[in-house]
Amino acid sequence: MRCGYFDRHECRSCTLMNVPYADQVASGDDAVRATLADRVDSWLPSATGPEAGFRNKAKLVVAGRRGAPALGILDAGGNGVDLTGCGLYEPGLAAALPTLREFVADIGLTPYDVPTRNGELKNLLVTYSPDGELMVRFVLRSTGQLGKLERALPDLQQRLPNARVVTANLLPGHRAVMEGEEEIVLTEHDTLPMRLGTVRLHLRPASFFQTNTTVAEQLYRQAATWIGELAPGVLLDLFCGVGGFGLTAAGAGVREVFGVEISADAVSSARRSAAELDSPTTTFHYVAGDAFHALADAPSADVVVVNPPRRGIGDHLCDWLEHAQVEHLVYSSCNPRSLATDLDRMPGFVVERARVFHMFPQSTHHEVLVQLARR
Ligand SMILES: C[S@@+](CC[C@H](N)C(=O)[O-])C[C@H]1O[C@@H](n2cnc3c(N)ncnc32)[C@H](O)[C@@H]1O
Repeated sequence: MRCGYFDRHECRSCTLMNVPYADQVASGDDAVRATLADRVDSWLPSATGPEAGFRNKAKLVVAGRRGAPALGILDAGGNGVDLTGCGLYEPGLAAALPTLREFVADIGLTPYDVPTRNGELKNLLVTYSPDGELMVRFVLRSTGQLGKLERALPDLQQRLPNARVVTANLLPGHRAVMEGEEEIVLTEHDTLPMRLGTVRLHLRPASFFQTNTTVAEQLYRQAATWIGELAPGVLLDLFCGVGGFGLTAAGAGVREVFGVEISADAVSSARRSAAELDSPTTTFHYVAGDAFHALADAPSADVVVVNPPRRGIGDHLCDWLEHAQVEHLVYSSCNPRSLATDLDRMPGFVVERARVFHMFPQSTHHEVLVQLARR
């Protein structure tokens, strides 16, 4: 893939830009296998997707000036670099970005200026669903221009009729994060349904969602196949987010899914998606809480699936799994290093098979799914 922003040194985020995709896949597979050497013997062929146009979410810093915003990143000098033409975005998402930039300019939202700490609009976070709908989140410094945004909502919906969810997120102060805690939903709908295979995952504004819809679908399907072969009665889905693993596995004959997730919003999404799923033989229980502490209330499970943040599941949870009556574990990791450390903390389990998912083309990041069984 070629990228003008990369070639002009305006954005160097994609560290593997200009490397042929087949070489990226081969070197990524080698790197993951080397990190997990001595722990995994059996690798399935890796899962791939498109090398461009795969990202379902744009996280754009807003810079420039009132009437002439730039949506993208800040350069070393703190100036805005407009990246609305980034080739990683899904085509429907890419198509919406110039319209959003025009909207911001026309209604006169003032971009936040980092050096002087003036202005209101800090970031734009936009998610695109497989059904072609959008969630658009305006990250504001304060409520100073919220009224302006509220009044312009019909105009935005006319320009982008597929904008199903529009919100204002408040990020006061000067912090190196993309969003704040408070979310004000401006539209009738507050969830963006993400249809993946047999499930519709109701995404709420602040919830995590896998970056690459095409590869995420393959990931959930693979996990469901492995889980289905084990024919478990009870599946424990830890770090379940909006429920992708457990809900997909329901189709593979699981009787009961027990999900744990720290975000209460994600849990209410998972409950809603479960209620909509036509799966009369499976019951679902989703609990908001820390996976490390909620285990006390969890039923004993035949299979546990974990999909933690980059830091992995850590000492405490590895120790619990090592000593619980769990026979099978499915671990989905976006960080092979922390996965390797966690595997070493559970010597009672052996990895039966593994598969790399190329979720993040043009980068050296990869998702890995491993299936473990008690020795
Ligand atoms: C990599 S995401 C996976 C989410 C989900 N499995 C999916 O496929 O979309 C990790 C999830 O762990 C949640 N999380 C982070 N720390 C947690 C904790 N201590 N206990 C429970 N969930 C946590 C995050 O909110 C996030 O939804």
